[in-house]
Amino acid sequence: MDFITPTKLPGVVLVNPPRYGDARGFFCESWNRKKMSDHGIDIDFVQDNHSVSAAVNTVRGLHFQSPPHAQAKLVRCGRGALFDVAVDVRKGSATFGEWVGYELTAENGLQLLIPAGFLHGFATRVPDTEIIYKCSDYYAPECDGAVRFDDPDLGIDWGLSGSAVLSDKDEKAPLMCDFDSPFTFEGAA
Ligand SMILES: Cc1cn([C@H]2C[C@H](O)[C@@H](COP(=O)(O)OP(=O)(O)O[C@H]3O[C@@H](C)C(=O)[C@@H](O)[C@H]3O)O2)c(=O)[nH]c1=O
Repeated sequence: MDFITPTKLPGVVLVNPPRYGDARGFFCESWNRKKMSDHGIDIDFVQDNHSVSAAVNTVRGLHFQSPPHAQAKLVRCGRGALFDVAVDVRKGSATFGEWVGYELTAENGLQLLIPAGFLHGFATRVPDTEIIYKCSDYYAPECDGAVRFDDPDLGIDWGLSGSAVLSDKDEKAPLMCDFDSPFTFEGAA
């Protein structure tokens, strides 16, 4: 797979950083700003997040931060395996409401780049899964928002093997039909 692979959602790309294996294991540059910039992706990441989900079928999402604290995210799996999802919610976008999802595992080392203007969420495939992601703006709880992960209008196939394990916040998240997206196609970073 190439270093950068576009998806059907413009701006959402899969990143496949090379791994150099030897007798000890492997080495990988999980983030190299210049290399990304050479591929036309120039993002000033300012915060790294790391969470662990104990149970399989834990779903975190679908989340966003509104402008002026919208976040692009570069997501990878540190341990275990997860299914990572991006949904275009930029009003006026030709792909508004469409989603992509990819299996990111500790083993495959793949990363998903999700620009501002997209919802983000993931489901864990195995217990004790770690996610690590870079964010282009700081946490701003007043701008924090969510949409139901199982919204029928989105129709995301999460591939769950049982009931989703959710936070209280995600249980109460609104449906797309009640969600007034703060993002526009032109305004999205
Ligand atoms: C996201 C975040 C949360 N927190 C705190 C708030 C709360 O007490 C605790 C847990 O927060 P949450 O329940 O929002 O965590 P979580 O459900 O893991 O939220 C995350 O989900 C994924 C899908 C994303 O894309 C992230 O941007 C973020 O929304 O951590 C921070 O201090 N900084 C942060 O950047």
